[in-house]
Amino acid sequence: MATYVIGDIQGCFYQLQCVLEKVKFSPPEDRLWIVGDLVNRGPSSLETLRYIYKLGDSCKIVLGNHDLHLLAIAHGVQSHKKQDTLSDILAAPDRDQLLHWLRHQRLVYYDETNNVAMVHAGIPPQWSIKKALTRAAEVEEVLQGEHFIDFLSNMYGNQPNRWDKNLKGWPRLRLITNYFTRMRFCNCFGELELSAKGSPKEGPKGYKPWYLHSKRKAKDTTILFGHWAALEGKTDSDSHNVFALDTGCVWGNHLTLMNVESKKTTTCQCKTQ
Ligand SMILES: Nc1ncnc2c1ncn2[C@@H]1O[C@H](COP(=O)(O)OP(=O)(O)OP(=O)(O)OP(=O)(O)OC[C@H]2O[C@@H](n3cnc4c(N)ncnc43)[C@H](O)[C@@H]2O)[C@@H](O)[C@H]1O
Repeated sequence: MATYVIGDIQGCFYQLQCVLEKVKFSPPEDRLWIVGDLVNRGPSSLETLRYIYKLGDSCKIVLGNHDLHLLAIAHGVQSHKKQDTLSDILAAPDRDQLLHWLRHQRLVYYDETNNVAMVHAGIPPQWSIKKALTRAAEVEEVLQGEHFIDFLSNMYGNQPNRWDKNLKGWPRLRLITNYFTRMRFCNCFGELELSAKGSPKEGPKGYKPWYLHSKRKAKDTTILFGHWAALEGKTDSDSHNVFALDTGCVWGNHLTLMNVESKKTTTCQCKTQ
């Protein structure tokens, strides 16, 4: 039995199948973890979502910003953007089943046996894994509850950008969501800078990639994350327990899968079909 983790698929179903064939992925013996952004921008979001849904207990996923965006569009609180490729899901006969399942997924997954956490964007430097799981659960509870459409309509925006434990209501849930699904750069207090999307070298003054802050580095949990295509899968540091898995498949680069136990990576270099 092997456990594999895969970077942002974003509807690149052909490459997903290619990389799984390369490692002879065989559920239910093998497990697949996915760092979020299952859908959008790529050509085959519906096939991707259906395939992952059918994997059932063989698969663990965390939600990414594009997955939340799909939920927001599907429930009428956001409009389709020019680059979105979500129409096939929205028109599918099984859309309600797929979207219900998606809405019940986590923001952070933690495998206690191996001390490995998976999150789409990152975990802010000031939070332990225990605290991150508690905060993620606050959002998950609302997303899975009867007021989830109110949550989706209040989720968008870049403020507040700094944690304060006294934050309440939608601003609190918005910031937690932004940490786990959109963060790239922050300062040592966990203050977010959400506009920069390039490489760490091009980062805004006073901010660093979230995983390079000393408070984060001092923690020993392995963290698997996606979201940041410009990293090209490299964290360029001594942060040996942090693995960047988004290698920009949807931007014409490749899809990366990693064996969680051996850390061996396998890629699909095929171009988007
Ligand atoms: N709370 C909330 N508030 C606001 N919005 C929310 C939200 N929750 C969900 N959303 C939604 O989030 C979605 C994304 O927003 P955007 O922020 O518009 O999307 P994006 O730039 O494409 O970011 P993405 O997440 O795809 O990141 P990536 O690193 O792949 O790509 C980033 C950039 O890197 C570039 N890039 C890719 N590979 C690169 C490389 N090797 N080198 C340099 N740059 C590269 C790409 O060209 C691209 O421009 C929107 O649909 C929005 O609605």
